[in-house]
Amino acid sequence: MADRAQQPTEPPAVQEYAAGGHEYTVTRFRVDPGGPSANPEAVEWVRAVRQGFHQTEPTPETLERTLAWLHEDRVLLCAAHPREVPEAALPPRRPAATFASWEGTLNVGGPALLPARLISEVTVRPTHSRRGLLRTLMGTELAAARTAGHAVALLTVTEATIYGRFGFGAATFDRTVEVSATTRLRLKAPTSGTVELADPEALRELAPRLFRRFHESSHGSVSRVSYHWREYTGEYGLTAQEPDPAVRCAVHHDEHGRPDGWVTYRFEPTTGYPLTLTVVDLVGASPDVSIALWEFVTSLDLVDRVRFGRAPVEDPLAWALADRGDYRVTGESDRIWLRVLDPVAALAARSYTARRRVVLSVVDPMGHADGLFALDTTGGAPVVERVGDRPRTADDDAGASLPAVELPPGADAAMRVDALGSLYLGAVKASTLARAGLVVARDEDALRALQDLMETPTAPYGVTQF
Ligand SMILES: CC(=O)SCCNC(=O)CCNC(=O)[C@H](O)C(C)(C)COP(=O)(O)OP(=O)(O)OC[C@H]1O[C@@H](n2cnc3c(N)ncnc32)[C@H](O)[C@@H]1OP(=O)(O)O
Repeated sequence: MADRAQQPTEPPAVQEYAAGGHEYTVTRFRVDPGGPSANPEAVEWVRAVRQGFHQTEPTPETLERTLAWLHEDRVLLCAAHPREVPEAALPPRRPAATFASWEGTLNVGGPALLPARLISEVTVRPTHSRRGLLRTLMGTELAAARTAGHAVALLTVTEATIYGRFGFGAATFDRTVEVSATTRLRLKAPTSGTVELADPEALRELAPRLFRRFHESSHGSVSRVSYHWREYTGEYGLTAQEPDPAVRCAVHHDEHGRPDGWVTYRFEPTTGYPLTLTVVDLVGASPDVSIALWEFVTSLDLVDRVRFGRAPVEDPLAWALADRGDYRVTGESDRIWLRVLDPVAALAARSYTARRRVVLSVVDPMGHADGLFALDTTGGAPVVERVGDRPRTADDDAGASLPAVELPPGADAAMRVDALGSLYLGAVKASTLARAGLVVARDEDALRALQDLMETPTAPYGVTQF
């Protein structure tokens, strides 16, 4: 599976911004080689991010390692510096707002991985919040991503209430599960291949290559960055600022001895029962491999239960078990939030099993995805075109950041761009969004056509947290 060619993003390096009587200089930069001494601006940026997430000041090792991944993955950093600060305040070189973005890929269930702009490390210092700093940084960044040709932007959220107004909708979900390990996992069919304990350093080398196989075959998967391998193998945790020597690693090999998946895990310290093992990371090139890895972790002695916080919503493991009662779902959360920037490119990139034609009215207060779009799969391959502007509404004229959705003449269905983001990978049915008031359809037939089109063979699943 090939990545589509992509133009580099070139946003302005310096911008001035004024809000509520306060002035800021917004800078955009990348991290150079050479660590903290070569990157004083990035050091201040990292300190601001950690403060924004209520983490402790970075140690020299954390700074070194954070800058290393930001450099390696060519992360674009944004920082808003206050022009003037009162006496005893943090100095102007310390950003009052931070933002990071980089180029990744998303498996949209189409013939090629779709380039995507990934966004993270969004913080605004509490004493500078609600002045529009996030809106400024997000607006500039999304515009730059659209100009660079990205069809979608992705992020993970701390609070579900923030990002809808910027056009993001929850697009993938995963579950926290607990599997009983008091007896060896009883499966309806035997697994194949073997599992061997692995050297963490060797796994760090191997995992990116194996992950590629998972990424290319799992619709909903998002590319990872270099720090994931270090964190998930226990080498170093950036949040904890220390290695995790409790992490153990194992690799699955197919019947020809070729590696095709891995699990990393830690025994939770305990003074009593039940004895719990937590899976840190579990990735198989196919669902069979994942099930074999589950069989391995649940077969370990001195373990009563195994927990994992990023299991699929539609988990084949639950169905492969002889006793479904051994599998318990203890939580579900949204993972990836998706923002469609270019509906034509995004809708043309995925696959469709139904043969239908619908005209969608997309409401996007930021403009990027606004308009009427025809999606036609009646000839097989999807044909998508922008067929016109959407008539303006009272909410458009009022500049509402979450405008009401109205169905214009000629459209089969209408929605805001955040709802399109939730529909895009097939995580939710169009009828569910219609019942929630987020999709307005011309009639039942139009809603059914949209639902049939957007439905996917499996629920989207990724195992990347960023
Ligand atoms: C992708 C990630 O990195 S997720 C992590 C997000 N960061 C955090 O949670 C760290 C702690 N919080 C913060 O740093 C800040 O409060 C932020 C980043 C959430 C908001 O930054 P601000 O500069 O205050 O936001 P800004 O003033 O630009 O507000 C933009 C809009 O978002 C809304 N908004 C801002 N924060 C919140 C919130 N916590 N909940 C709901 N809405 C919010 C504002 O009301 C405003 O809405 P409007 O434009 O429709 O009127």
